[in-house]
Formats: sequence, structure tokens, C-alpha cells
Amino acid sequence: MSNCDLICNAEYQVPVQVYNPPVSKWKSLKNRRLQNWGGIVHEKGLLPQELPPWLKKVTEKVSEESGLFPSTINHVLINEYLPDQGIMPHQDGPAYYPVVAILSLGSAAVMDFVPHPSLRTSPDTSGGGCEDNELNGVSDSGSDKWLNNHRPFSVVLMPRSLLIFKDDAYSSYLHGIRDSSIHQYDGAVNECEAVGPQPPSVSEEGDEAVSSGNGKCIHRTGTRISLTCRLVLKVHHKLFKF
Ligand SMILES: O=C(O)CCC(=O)C(=O)O
Ligand SMILES: [Fe+2]
Repeated sequence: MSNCDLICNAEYQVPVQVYNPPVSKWKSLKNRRLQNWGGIVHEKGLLPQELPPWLKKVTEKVSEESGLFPSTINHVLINEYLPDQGIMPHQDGPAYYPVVAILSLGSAAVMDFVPHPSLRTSPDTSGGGCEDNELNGVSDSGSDKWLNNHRPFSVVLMPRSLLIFKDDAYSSYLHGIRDSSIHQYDGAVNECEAVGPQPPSVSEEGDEAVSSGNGKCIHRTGTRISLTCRLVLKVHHKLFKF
């Protein structure tokens, strides 16, 4: 029996379209796999490919409802995480307009935000960069001090939730998901949303809320799918220009 008060193995509400493409569409990374939609993102911009209709529908809705994107969202990453998989603390690349919308489906997870190492007043313990622009070794020991009121925080990513972040959260923080099947959400900025009633389909599929012996945590027992929707402002329609 787990000590966690939220057991999450729901794989409901993941559109079939996610698993329709051939296996070759998935790019396997060390700790997750992903599908890239919308084209290839280069330093200098996007070599575009049209989004499939179902993703167009999703991104149009995100764009309309949020009013935060100056033009049509043209790039989507679909990340798939097994319960013990995550994504290292990183910042999204400079090619993107600095607003990101993340639609979460399947199992819940906690996203941790930590101020960029350049905002740390205590010694910098970050390692070198690795995959993409992820940074190794970023930790919050609790005793770290940060400039200008920056401090680490966490957000619970409940299934069917949409997280949009921009401005300081985009440019001054790294975001990541721990590669552990248990995520603490004590103190998360939206903690109350995590303890609220679960959608009926979750309990039908066997998820349960049990009282916790050691704090508030989510036991991830199922797959999580996220749709990371972004806009690349510079679009190159030709690979080479003569
Ligand atoms: O899966 C998530 O929620 C985060 C994905 C992400 O940060 C990214 O694709 O850059
Ligand atoms: Fe990211």
C-alpha cells in the first residue's frame, strides 16, 4: 500500500491520434519519447510542416482562449512519460516566442520551476548542458538564495489541465519533471487542485485517494502524455536561398 494520497494511473482522455502515427514518428530519448509536429526548429527559425488537423484544432483553441499568442501556434511536441520518467530542468530554446502552453493528459505529475543558476547568490552547482538545452545538477537544497525574490516553486499538472507560462517564468526559470514515480505536491502553487475530486473516469479506472502518512504526493502508475504548444516566429519556407 502506498503512502501517497493520490494514485494516478489514468490513461483516459489521450486522443487516439497520439498513437496513430507509425512507431518511427516517435523519437526515443533517454528518459521519454516524443513526437515532433509542425516542422524542424532551427536556431534561425522553423522549416515548417503543416500540423495535422486534430492538432490544429487543439492549438487554435489554445490560442483563441488564451489570447497570448501573437500568431498561429505552429509547433507541437508530444511527450510521453512512463511513471518513472521525467524531463531534466531546462529552458525552452530562443527560437520560440516566449509563451508555452502545455496540455496534460493521462497520469498526473508535478512540474518544478527553479530559478536560472545566474540568479543564484550561493555557489553555482549546475553542471554542463546536455540534451537540447537542459541543464544538469540544478538542485534546490532549501538553503539556496536567489536574486530579486526568485524562488523555486512547483505546479501540479493534473490530467486535462492546461499550463501556460511566460515572461519571468519562461525566461528566468528552468522547468523540469522528476524521473520518479512519486511526486510530492506539498506547497505546489495549485495544491488545492490536486486534492479536489477526481473526474469520474479516473475512479472508474481504479485510481484512488488514500490518506497519506508522509505528506502530499502523487503516485504515478500510468503513462503521461503532454502536448507542448509553441510558436516559432521566424518561418523559413525554403531550405536554401540563392
Ligand atoms: O511534458 C511536459 O509537461 C513538459 C515538456 C517540456 O518542457 C518541453 O517539451 O519543453
Ligand atoms: Fe520545456
